[in-house]
Amino acid sequence: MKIEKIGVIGAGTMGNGIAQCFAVAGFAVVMQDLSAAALERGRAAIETSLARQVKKGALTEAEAADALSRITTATELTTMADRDLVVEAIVERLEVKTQVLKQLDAICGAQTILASNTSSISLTQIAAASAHPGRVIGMHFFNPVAMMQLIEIIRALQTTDEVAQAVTEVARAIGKSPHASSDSYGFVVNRLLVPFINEAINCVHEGVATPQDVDAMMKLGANHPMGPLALGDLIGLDVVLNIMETLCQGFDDPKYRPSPLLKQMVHAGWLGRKTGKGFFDYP
Ligand SMILES: CC(=O)CC(=O)SCCNC(=O)CCNC(=O)[C@H](O)C(C)(C)COP(=O)(O)OP(=O)(O)OC[C@H]1O[C@@H](n2cnc3c(N)ncnc32)[C@H](O)[C@@H]1OP(=O)(O)O
Ligand SMILES: NC(=O)c1ccc[n+]([C@@H]2O[C@H](COP(=O)([O-])OP(=O)(O)OC[C@H]3O[C@@H](n4cnc5c(N)ncnc54)[C@H](O)[C@@H]3O)[C@@H](O)[C@H]2O)c1
Repeated sequence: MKIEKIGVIGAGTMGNGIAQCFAVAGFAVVMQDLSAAALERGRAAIETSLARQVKKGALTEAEAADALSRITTATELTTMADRDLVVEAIVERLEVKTQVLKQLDAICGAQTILASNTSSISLTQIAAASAHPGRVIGMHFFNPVAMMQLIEIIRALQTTDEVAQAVTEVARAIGKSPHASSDSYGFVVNRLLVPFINEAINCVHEGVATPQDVDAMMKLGANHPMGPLALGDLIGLDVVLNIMETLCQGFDDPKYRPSPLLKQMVHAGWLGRKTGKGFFDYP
């Protein structure tokens, strides 16, 4: 399967990083979101990240400028009609993802691969909403996309071998390391990592230690690059909550119950870096 033209749905925390990653690797990318403001924020985040890569010597100024010129933005979903691969990175809710998938079914040719960057939702359930479920697959990037090597490749029961092979090859073509996970809620990394973050939030909720101390102890005591609460803020506490809810309902197991403090912070709109406030402040 020829993959040259890329579409990315959602220009948020992950969507803009995914668009940047494909553009740096030489692909033409259309990044779509619901509003011009969201697209402007996405483009600004890409410019900041590219500048950090130039400063670090990972890219030249010219390579960064070329990458930026390969990204076009749009609010119309119809811009996905001629894409070979569309990666969806919108809100972690099944009903919203399947609604967009149905729209893409009508817009894109039957050859277009529809990949979801879902953190936890069953790909078989997502694919079931498509008229062509064989072309649906999970392509799970990690945050920040520019720095994280892994892409979890998750086949739905319906995904064809051809599609799985094409997506694995394109993951390598953009300099990432693809690893397969079966279609189990949260796949591998999030099934392990996100309950850890949730338990760190329970520690704060129960007064075991302050957010600063919890993070300092995990960095000093376990050599983690950043503490679980700062990581929750980076991911977005709404996404952390969505993942815990998927694990709890999916496995029907109370051990995945979201922390009451996590729910409160999401209700308060304290989602972390993307809202300037989470467990820490981001001026
Ligand atoms: C939720 C899901 O579904 C799945 C997920 O993504 S789970 C989350 C997975 N991600 C993680 O676990 C991240 C863990 N944290 C880390 O690996 C590191 O803390 C980090 C890479 C995020 C940052 O690195 P750091 O050394 O801690 O600090 P930091 O100083 O910010 O970055 C060091 C260098 O990396 C580079 N860098 C970091 N973030 C970058 C970005 N977004 N773009 C480009 N370069 C970046 C920069 O060169 C930076 O140097 P400058 O600050 O001088 O620009
Ligand atoms: N945040 C992370 O660390 C992370 C890591 C890996 C995977 N994911 C997954 O990626 C997806 C996106 O997460 P995020 O953190 O980037 O979220 P985000 O809230 O930062 O961004 C979501 C973007 O999607 C846009 N959007 C919402 N509905 C849309 C629609 N119908 N059409 C087009 N755009 C729409 C929003 O305007 C927003 O800009 C989720 O499924 C999440 O679970 C997140």
